[in-house]
Amino acid sequence: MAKPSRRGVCLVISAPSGAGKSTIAQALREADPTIFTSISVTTRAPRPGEEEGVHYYFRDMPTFRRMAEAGELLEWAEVFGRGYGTPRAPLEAALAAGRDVILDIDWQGHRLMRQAMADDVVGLFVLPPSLEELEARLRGRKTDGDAEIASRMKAAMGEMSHWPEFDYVLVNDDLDKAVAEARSVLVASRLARARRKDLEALWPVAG
Ligand SMILES: Nc1nc2c(ncn2[C@@H]2O[C@H](COP(=O)(O)OP(=O)(O)O)[C@@H](O)[C@H]2O)c(=O)[nH]1
Ligand SMILES: Nc1ncnc2c1ncn2[C@@H]1O[C@H](COP(=O)(O)OP(=O)(O)O)[C@@H](O)[C@H]1O
Repeated sequence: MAKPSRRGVCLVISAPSGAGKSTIAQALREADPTIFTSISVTTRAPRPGEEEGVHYYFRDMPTFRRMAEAGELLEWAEVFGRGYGTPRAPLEAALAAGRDVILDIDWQGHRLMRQAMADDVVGLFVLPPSLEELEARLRGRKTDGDAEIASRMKAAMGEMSHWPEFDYVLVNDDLDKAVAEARSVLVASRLARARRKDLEALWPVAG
């Protein structure tokens, strides 16, 4: 296969549960099907409608631990008492093939990804317009019971306090605007000078 002209961008999107990161990521992928979605491994149970290998790879804790110990996960973290991790091989292959990758992971995963692949990672944090709206979205999604929603709301302030660690931050009030902003982040990241090594062979570079 011909060498791609540039390496892909690894866009890490984090947000408190319910702020809309999966919805935004989905809209970016629909607009550009060449984007590769990293599918995480989790020890949590599938929600109704979630499919193995589409939303997550659902594994039991011993299997998850074995994968982490074998180095098959680029990063992994415990969120809401469950294991979540990013499979290494598909993500590395996609970036090397010049495909941009979107990761929907938490702030701990963002930190670890920065350590693992500093040159590739761009961090985008999604804030909700208010705590009331965050709770309304969690309820409106109808995927979690009262106890699960309470646990996510309790974790939300802690999760949100990490927004300054990210390169870009947006408030997901109007969804179309938020998607347009996230798309701008991806496009700007693709064009960033540091990522255009391919142009050095074509155009002069001042010494
Ligand atoms: N570090 C890390 N976090 C993940 C990964 N996959 C999902 N998460 C995070 O785990 C949290 C819970 O995800 P999920 O159970 O799907 O709930 P949701 O965010 O409410 O849809 C979210 O903050 C995700 O971003 C992963 O591979 N690594
Ligand atoms: N800008 C928005 N305005 C209103 N509802 C939204 C907006 N963005 C997302 N939602 C809805 O809020 C709920 C939570 O969004 P989701 O993408 O699942 O959040 P996350 O992946 O961050 O947990 C979903 O029902 C989604 O349709």
